[in-house]
Amino acid sequence: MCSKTVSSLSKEKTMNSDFVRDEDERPKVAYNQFSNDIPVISLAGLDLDGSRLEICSKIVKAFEDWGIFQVVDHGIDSALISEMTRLSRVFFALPDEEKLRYDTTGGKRGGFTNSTHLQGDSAKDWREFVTYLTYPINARDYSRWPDKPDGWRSITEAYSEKMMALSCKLLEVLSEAMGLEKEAVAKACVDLEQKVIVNYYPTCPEPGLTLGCRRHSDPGAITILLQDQVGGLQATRDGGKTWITVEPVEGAFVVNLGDYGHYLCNGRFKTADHQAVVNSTSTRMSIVTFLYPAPSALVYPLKIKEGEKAVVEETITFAEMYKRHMSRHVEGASQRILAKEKRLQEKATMDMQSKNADIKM
Ligand SMILES: O=C1C[C@@H](c2ccc(O)c(O)c2)Oc2cc(O)cc(O)c21
Ligand SMILES: O=C(O)CCC(=O)C(=O)O
Ligand SMILES: [Fe+2]
Repeated sequence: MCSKTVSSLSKEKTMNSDFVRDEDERPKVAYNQFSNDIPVISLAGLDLDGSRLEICSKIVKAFEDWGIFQVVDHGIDSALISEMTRLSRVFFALPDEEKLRYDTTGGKRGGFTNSTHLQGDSAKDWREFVTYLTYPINARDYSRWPDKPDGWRSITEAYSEKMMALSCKLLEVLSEAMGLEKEAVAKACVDLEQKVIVNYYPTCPEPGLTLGCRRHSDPGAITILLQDQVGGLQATRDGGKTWITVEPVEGAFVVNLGDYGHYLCNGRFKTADHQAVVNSTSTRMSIVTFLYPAPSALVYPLKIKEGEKAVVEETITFAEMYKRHMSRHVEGASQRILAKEKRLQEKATMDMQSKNADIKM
Protein backbone atom coordinates (compact mmCIF):
# COMPACT_ATOMS: atom_id res chain seq x y z
CA MET A 1 0.00 0.00 0.00
CA CYS A 2 1.32 3.46 -0.78
CA SER A 3 1.21 6.36 1.70
CA LYS A 4 2.04 9.40 -0.50
CA THR A 5 -0.70 12.02 -0.77
CA VAL A 6 -2.78 11.95 -3.94
CA SER A 7 -1.32 15.41 -4.79
CA SER A 8 2.17 13.84 -4.82
CA LEU A 9 1.00 10.79 -6.82
CA SER A 10 -0.58 13.08 -9.42
CA LYS A 11 2.93 14.10 -10.53
CA GLU A 12 3.77 10.52 -11.60
CA LYS A 13 3.31 9.31 -15.21
CA THR A 14 1.19 6.27 -14.43
CA MET A 15 -1.39 5.67 -11.76
CA ASN A 16 -0.68 3.54 -8.74
CA SER A 17 -2.66 0.24 -8.95
CA ASP A 18 -4.35 0.93 -5.57
CA PHE A 19 -6.62 3.34 -7.44
CA VAL A 20 -7.65 1.07 -10.34
CA ARG A 21 -11.37 0.30 -10.13
CA ASP A 22 -13.16 -2.78 -11.46
CA GLU A 23 -14.40 -2.24 -15.03
CA ASP A 24 -18.06 -1.93 -14.03
CA GLU A 25 -17.28 0.88 -11.59
CA ARG A 26 -15.20 3.00 -13.99
CA PRO A 27 -16.55 6.30 -15.41
CA LYS A 28 -19.00 5.86 -18.30
CA VAL A 29 -19.34 9.57 -19.15
CA ALA A 30 -16.60 12.21 -19.41
CA TYR A 31 -16.10 14.80 -16.67
CA ASN A 32 -16.90 17.63 -19.14
CA GLN A 33 -19.76 16.07 -21.11
CA PHE A 34 -22.33 18.20 -19.33
CA SER A 35 -26.03 17.57 -19.04
CA ASN A 36 -28.65 20.13 -18.08
CA ASP A 37 -31.20 17.48 -17.05
CA ILE A 38 -30.84 18.50 -13.40
CA PRO A 39 -33.09 21.54 -12.83
CA VAL A 40 -31.65 24.90 -11.80
CA ILE A 41 -34.10 26.58 -9.40
CA SER A 42 -34.07 30.23 -8.30
CA LEU A 43 -34.91 30.80 -4.65
CA ALA A 44 -35.69 34.50 -5.25
CA GLY A 45 -39.05 35.16 -3.57
CA LEU A 46 -39.05 32.01 -1.43
CA ASP A 47 -40.09 34.09 1.58
CA LEU A 48 -42.90 35.82 -0.30
CA ASP A 49 -46.41 34.37 -0.29
CA GLY A 50 -46.90 35.08 -3.99
CA SER A 51 -43.96 33.04 -5.28
CA ARG A 52 -43.28 30.47 -2.52
CA LEU A 53 -45.73 27.89 -3.80
CA GLU A 54 -44.28 27.95 -7.32
CA ILE A 55 -40.68 27.56 -6.06
CA CYS A 56 -41.69 24.79 -3.66
CA SER A 57 -43.43 22.84 -6.41
CA LYS A 58 -40.28 23.03 -8.59
CA ILE A 59 -38.22 21.68 -5.68
CA VAL A 60 -40.75 18.91 -5.03
CA LYS A 61 -40.67 17.86 -8.70
CA ALA A 62 -36.84 17.81 -8.69
CA PHE A 63 -36.77 15.71 -5.52
CA GLU A 64 -39.32 13.31 -7.03
CA ASP A 65 -37.52 12.99 -10.39
CA TRP A 66 -33.86 13.04 -9.38
CA GLY A 67 -33.36 13.72 -5.67
CA ILE A 68 -31.00 16.44 -6.82
CA PHE A 69 -31.19 20.01 -8.19
CA GLN A 70 -29.20 23.24 -8.29
CA VAL A 71 -30.14 26.47 -6.50
CA VAL A 72 -29.34 30.03 -7.53
CA ASP A 73 -30.43 33.33 -5.92
CA HIS A 74 -29.88 31.63 -2.57
CA GLY A 75 -28.74 34.81 -0.85
CA ILE A 76 -25.22 33.61 0.09
CA ASP A 77 -22.67 36.36 -0.46
CA SER A 78 -20.47 35.57 -3.47
CA ALA A 79 -17.44 37.15 -1.71
CA LEU A 80 -17.79 34.59 1.12
CA ILE A 81 -18.01 31.73 -1.40
CA SER A 82 -14.91 32.99 -3.28
CA GLU A 83 -12.90 33.40 -0.08
CA MET A 84 -13.85 29.92 1.18
CA THR A 85 -12.82 28.50 -2.19
CA ARG A 86 -9.56 30.48 -2.39
CA LEU A 87 -8.39 29.54 1.12
CA SER A 88 -9.31 25.87 0.62
CA ARG A 89 -7.17 25.81 -2.53
CA VAL A 90 -4.24 27.37 -0.65
CA PHE A 91 -4.50 24.58 1.97
CA PHE A 92 -4.35 21.75 -0.58
CA ALA A 93 -1.30 23.36 -2.25
CA LEU A 94 0.65 23.20 1.05
CA PRO A 95 3.45 20.61 1.38
CA ASP A 96 2.38 17.10 2.44
CA GLU A 97 3.93 17.48 5.94
CA GLU A 98 1.80 20.53 6.64
CA LYS A 99 -1.46 18.85 5.53
CA LEU A 100 -0.58 15.64 7.36
CA ARG A 101 -0.34 17.53 10.69
CA TYR A 102 -4.16 17.16 10.64
CA ASP A 103 -4.20 13.53 9.44
CA THR A 104 -7.35 11.63 10.44
CA THR A 105 -5.64 8.21 10.47
CA GLY A 106 -6.36 6.40 13.71
CA GLY A 107 -9.96 7.58 13.88
CA LYS A 108 -9.43 11.28 14.69
CA ARG A 109 -12.70 13.15 14.15
CA GLY A 110 -12.05 15.98 11.72
CA GLY A 111 -8.95 16.98 9.80
CA PHE A 112 -7.13 15.92 6.63
CA THR A 113 -7.82 12.55 4.95
CA ASN A 114 -5.58 11.33 2.18
CA SER A 115 -7.72 9.35 -0.23
CA THR A 116 -10.26 6.83 0.96
CA HIS A 117 -11.80 6.53 4.41
CA LEU A 118 -13.43 3.12 4.04
CA GLN A 119 -11.78 -0.20 4.83
CA GLY A 120 -12.08 -3.11 2.44
CA ASP A 121 -13.00 -1.12 -0.68
CA SER A 122 -11.81 -2.48 -4.05
CA ALA A 123 -9.86 0.72 -4.82
CA LYS A 124 -8.98 4.05 -3.27
CA ASP A 125 -10.63 7.33 -4.17
CA TRP A 126 -8.49 9.81 -6.16
CA ARG A 127 -9.08 12.63 -3.68
CA GLU A 128 -7.90 14.32 -0.52
CA PHE A 129 -10.35 15.97 1.84
CA VAL A 130 -10.67 18.02 4.99
CA THR A 131 -13.56 17.33 7.35
CA TYR A 132 -14.97 19.91 9.77
CA LEU A 133 -17.54 18.99 12.40
CA THR A 134 -19.26 22.36 12.54
CA TYR A 135 -22.60 21.93 14.38
CA PRO A 136 -23.63 21.73 17.14
CA ILE A 137 -21.24 24.56 17.98
CA ASN A 138 -20.35 23.12 21.41
CA ALA A 139 -19.12 19.92 19.72
CA ARG A 140 -16.53 21.78 17.60
CA ASP A 141 -12.94 20.71 18.16
CA TYR A 142 -10.94 23.63 16.79
CA SER A 143 -7.69 21.69 17.31
CA ARG A 144 -8.78 19.61 14.27
CA TRP A 145 -9.36 22.70 12.07
CA PRO A 146 -6.20 23.47 10.05
CA ASP A 147 -4.54 26.70 11.22
CA LYS A 148 -3.10 27.42 7.77
CA PRO A 149 -3.75 29.39 5.66
CA ASP A 150 -4.45 32.38 7.91
CA GLY A 151 -8.14 33.22 8.07
CA TRP A 152 -9.47 29.83 6.88
CA ARG A 153 -10.90 28.96 10.30
CA SER A 154 -12.96 32.12 10.58
CA ILE A 155 -14.15 31.95 6.96
CA THR A 156 -15.22 28.32 7.54
CA GLU A 157 -17.19 29.43 10.60
CA ALA A 158 -18.97 32.13 8.57
CA TYR A 159 -19.54 29.74 5.66
CA SER A 160 -21.00 26.99 7.86
CA GLU A 161 -23.34 29.49 9.54
CA LYS A 162 -24.75 30.62 6.16
CA MET A 163 -25.06 27.00 5.03
CA MET A 164 -27.00 26.17 8.19
CA ALA A 165 -29.47 28.98 7.47
CA LEU A 166 -29.94 27.81 3.87
CA SER A 167 -30.33 24.17 5.01
CA CYS A 168 -33.05 25.19 7.46
CA LYS A 169 -34.98 26.96 4.67
CA LEU A 170 -34.79 23.80 2.56
CA LEU A 171 -35.96 21.64 5.48
CA GLU A 172 -38.99 23.90 5.78
CA VAL A 173 -39.80 23.33 2.10
CA LEU A 174 -39.44 19.57 2.64
CA SER A 175 -41.85 19.71 5.62
CA GLU A 176 -44.43 21.71 3.68
CA ALA A 177 -44.12 19.34 0.73
CA MET A 178 -45.31 16.56 3.03
CA GLY A 179 -48.25 18.71 4.12
CA LEU A 180 -46.73 19.22 7.57
CA GLU A 181 -45.92 22.32 9.61
CA LYS A 182 -42.71 24.15 8.54
CA GLU A 183 -40.71 22.93 11.56
CA ALA A 184 -41.68 19.23 11.25
CA VAL A 185 -38.43 17.93 9.70
CA ALA A 186 -36.19 20.05 11.96
CA LYS A 187 -38.11 18.73 14.98
CA ALA A 188 -37.70 15.13 13.78
CA CYS A 189 -33.94 15.75 13.62
CA VAL A 190 -33.98 16.56 17.40
CA ASP A 191 -30.77 18.57 17.00
CA LEU A 192 -29.23 19.56 13.68
CA GLU A 193 -25.69 18.40 13.06
CA GLN A 194 -23.49 19.71 10.27
CA LYS A 195 -20.31 18.41 8.68
CA VAL A 196 -18.39 20.36 6.04
CA ILE A 197 -16.08 18.38 3.75
CA VAL A 198 -13.73 20.08 1.32
CA ASN A 199 -12.80 17.61 -1.43
CA TYR A 200 -9.72 18.19 -3.56
CA TYR A 201 -9.21 16.12 -6.71
CA PRO A 202 -5.65 16.40 -8.13
CA THR A 203 -5.13 15.78 -11.86
CA CYS A 204 -4.90 12.09 -12.63
CA PRO A 205 -2.66 10.37 -15.21
CA GLU A 206 -5.29 7.66 -15.96
CA PRO A 207 -8.71 9.14 -15.11
CA GLY A 208 -10.63 6.50 -17.08
CA LEU A 209 -9.58 3.79 -14.63
CA THR A 210 -10.56 5.43 -11.37
CA LEU A 211 -13.05 7.63 -9.49
CA GLY A 212 -12.47 10.75 -7.42
CA CYS A 213 -15.28 9.80 -5.07
CA ARG A 214 -16.93 6.40 -5.33
CA ARG A 215 -20.63 5.97 -6.10
CA HIS A 216 -22.73 6.58 -2.99
CA SER A 217 -25.77 8.29 -1.58
CA ASP A 218 -25.26 10.74 1.26
CA PRO A 219 -26.51 9.43 4.60
CA GLY A 220 -28.07 12.56 6.12
CA ALA A 221 -31.11 14.77 5.55
CA ILE A 222 -29.83 17.06 2.80
CA THR A 223 -26.46 17.98 1.31
CA ILE A 224 -25.48 21.34 -0.19
CA LEU A 225 -22.54 21.09 -2.57
CA LEU A 226 -20.47 23.85 -4.13
CA GLN A 227 -18.41 22.75 -7.12
CA ASP A 228 -15.98 24.75 -9.24
CA GLN A 229 -16.33 25.16 -13.01
CA VAL A 230 -14.27 22.08 -13.98
CA GLY A 231 -17.01 19.46 -13.76
CA GLY A 232 -16.91 15.90 -12.42
CA LEU A 233 -20.03 15.42 -10.27
CA GLN A 234 -22.19 12.69 -11.81
CA ALA A 235 -25.63 11.37 -10.90
CA THR A 236 -27.68 8.33 -11.86
CA ARG A 237 -31.37 7.64 -11.40
CA ASP A 238 -31.46 4.13 -12.86
CA GLY A 239 -29.21 2.32 -10.43
CA GLY A 240 -25.97 3.12 -12.28
CA LYS A 241 -26.95 2.04 -15.84
CA THR A 242 -26.67 5.61 -17.12
CA TRP A 243 -24.89 8.61 -15.67
CA ILE A 244 -25.06 12.33 -16.30
CA THR A 245 -22.38 14.91 -15.48
CA VAL A 246 -23.94 17.83 -13.60
CA GLU A 247 -23.24 21.06 -15.48
CA PRO A 248 -21.33 23.51 -13.27
CA VAL A 249 -23.37 26.72 -12.91
CA GLU A 250 -21.48 29.76 -11.60
CA GLY A 251 -22.67 30.71 -8.10
CA ALA A 252 -25.05 27.74 -7.79
CA PHE A 253 -25.20 25.08 -5.10
CA VAL A 254 -26.16 21.49 -5.86
CA VAL A 255 -28.70 20.23 -3.33
CA ASN A 256 -29.37 16.55 -2.86
CA LEU A 257 -31.51 14.50 -0.56
CA GLY A 258 -29.78 12.01 1.73
CA ASP A 259 -31.00 8.61 2.90
CA TYR A 260 -32.48 9.98 6.13
CA GLY A 261 -34.49 12.56 4.12
CA HIS A 262 -35.65 9.79 1.77
CA TYR A 263 -36.97 7.70 4.69
CA LEU A 264 -38.67 10.68 6.38
CA CYS A 265 -40.87 11.20 3.33
CA ASN A 266 -41.49 7.45 2.98
CA GLY A 267 -39.51 7.20 -0.25
CA ARG A 268 -41.55 9.80 -2.14
CA PHE A 269 -38.40 11.81 -2.84
CA LYS A 270 -35.32 10.11 -4.27
CA THR A 271 -31.96 9.87 -2.59
CA ALA A 272 -29.55 10.59 -5.41
CA ASP A 273 -26.78 8.11 -6.13
CA HIS A 274 -23.76 10.13 -7.22
CA GLN A 275 -20.00 9.98 -7.73
CA ALA A 276 -17.15 12.28 -8.79
CA VAL A 277 -14.86 11.58 -11.74
CA VAL A 278 -11.43 13.13 -12.29
CA ASN A 279 -9.42 14.24 -15.32
CA SER A 280 -5.83 14.63 -16.48
CA THR A 281 -5.73 18.39 -17.05
CA SER A 282 -7.46 20.31 -14.25
CA THR A 283 -7.55 19.90 -10.50
CA ARG A 284 -11.06 20.13 -9.06
CA MET A 285 -12.58 21.10 -5.72
CA SER A 286 -15.97 20.71 -4.09
CA ILE A 287 -17.13 22.05 -0.73
CA VAL A 288 -19.83 19.82 0.65
CA THR A 289 -22.09 20.63 3.60
CA PHE A 290 -23.94 17.66 5.09
CA LEU A 291 -26.94 18.21 7.35
CA TYR A 292 -27.56 15.35 9.76
CA PRO A 293 -30.11 14.71 12.49
CA ALA A 294 -28.88 13.98 16.02
CA PRO A 295 -27.56 10.41 16.46
CA SER A 296 -30.56 9.65 18.70
CA ALA A 297 -33.13 10.84 16.11
CA LEU A 298 -35.45 8.10 14.87
CA VAL A 299 -35.48 7.09 11.24
CA TYR A 300 -39.16 6.78 10.44
CA PRO A 301 -41.57 8.31 7.88
CA LEU A 302 -43.22 11.48 9.16
CA LYS A 303 -46.25 10.82 7.03
CA ILE A 304 -47.50 7.67 5.37
CA LYS A 305 -50.29 8.15 2.82
CA GLU A 306 -53.39 6.00 3.15
CA GLY A 307 -52.87 2.62 1.57
CA GLU A 308 -49.08 3.03 1.48
CA LYS A 309 -46.62 0.81 3.34
CA ALA A 310 -43.70 2.22 5.35
CA VAL A 311 -40.41 1.94 3.41
CA VAL A 312 -38.57 1.14 6.64
CA GLU A 313 -39.04 -2.27 8.24
CA GLU A 314 -38.14 -1.20 11.77
CA THR A 315 -37.58 2.05 13.60
CA ILE A 316 -33.89 2.61 14.24
CA THR A 317 -31.83 5.58 15.39
CA PHE A 318 -29.86 7.68 12.92
CA ALA A 319 -26.63 6.48 14.61
CA GLU A 320 -27.58 2.89 13.73
CA MET A 321 -28.67 3.90 10.21
CA TYR A 322 -25.34 5.67 9.64
CA LYS A 323 -23.42 2.59 10.83
CA ARG A 324 -25.42 0.34 8.47
CA HIS A 325 -25.01 2.84 5.62
CA MET A 326 -21.23 2.79 5.95
CA SER A 327 -21.00 -1.00 6.42
CA ARG A 328 -23.22 -1.50 3.35
CA HIS A 329 -20.43 0.09 1.32
CA VAL A 330 -17.81 -2.05 3.02
CA GLU A 331 -19.86 -5.23 2.43
CA GLY A 332 -20.36 -4.27 -1.23
CA ALA A 333 -16.65 -3.65 -1.54
CA SER A 334 -15.71 -7.02 0.01
CA GLN A 335 -18.12 -8.77 -2.38
CA ARG A 336 -16.46 -6.99 -5.31
CA ILE A 337 -13.01 -8.08 -4.08
CA LEU A 338 -14.18 -11.73 -3.79
CA ALA A 339 -15.76 -11.56 -7.27
CA LYS A 340 -12.52 -10.11 -8.69
CA GLU A 341 -10.47 -12.93 -7.08
CA LYS A 342 -12.92 -15.52 -8.49
CA ARG A 343 -12.63 -14.02 -12.00
CA LEU A 344 -8.82 -14.10 -11.80
CA GLN A 345 -8.91 -17.73 -10.57
CA GLU A 346 -11.25 -18.76 -13.42
CA LYS A 347 -9.05 -17.02 -15.96
CA ALA A 348 -5.93 -18.77 -14.57
CA THR A 349 -7.71 -22.17 -14.81
CA MET A 350 -8.83 -21.47 -18.39
CA ASP A 351 -5.31 -20.35 -19.38
CA MET A 352 -3.88 -23.51 -17.84
CA GLN A 353 -6.44 -25.70 -19.68
CA SER A 354 -5.73 -24.13 -23.06
CA LYS A 355 -1.96 -24.48 -22.44
CA ASN A 356 -2.45 -28.20 -21.66
CA ALA A 357 -4.57 -28.60 -24.82
CA ASP A 358 -1.76 -26.95 -26.88
CA ILE A 359 0.81 -29.38 -25.44
CA LYS A 360 -1.38 -32.44 -26.33
CA MET A 361 -1.84 -31.31 -29.99
O1 LIG B 1 -16.35 11.48 2.33
C1 LIG B 1 -17.55 11.53 2.36
C2 LIG B 1 -18.35 11.76 1.17
C3 LIG B 1 -19.68 11.08 1.23
C4 LIG B 1 -19.55 9.61 1.02
C5 LIG B 1 -18.54 9.11 0.24
C6 LIG B 1 -18.40 7.75 0.03
C7 LIG B 1 -19.28 6.88 0.60
O2 LIG B 1 -19.16 5.56 0.42
C8 LIG B 1 -20.34 7.39 1.37
O3 LIG B 1 -21.21 6.54 1.90
C9 LIG B 1 -20.48 8.75 1.59
O4 LIG B 1 -20.38 11.40 2.39
C10 LIG B 1 -19.68 11.38 3.57
C11 LIG B 1 -20.39 11.37 4.74
C12 LIG B 1 -19.72 11.33 5.93
O5 LIG B 1 -20.43 11.37 7.07
C13 LIG B 1 -18.34 11.30 5.98
C14 LIG B 1 -17.61 11.32 4.83
O6 LIG B 1 -16.27 11.28 4.89
C15 LIG B 1 -18.28 11.40 3.60
O1 LIG C 1 -17.01 16.31 -5.42
C1 LIG C 1 -18.16 16.04 -5.74
O2 LIG C 1 -18.71 16.60 -6.68
C2 LIG C 1 -18.93 14.99 -4.99
C3 LIG C 1 -18.55 14.85 -3.56
C4 LIG C 1 -19.52 14.07 -2.76
O3 LIG C 1 -20.43 13.48 -3.27
C5 LIG C 1 -19.40 14.02 -1.30
O4 LIG C 1 -18.41 14.52 -0.75
O5 LIG C 1 -20.33 13.46 -0.67
FE1 LIG D 1 -21.92 12.78 -1.76
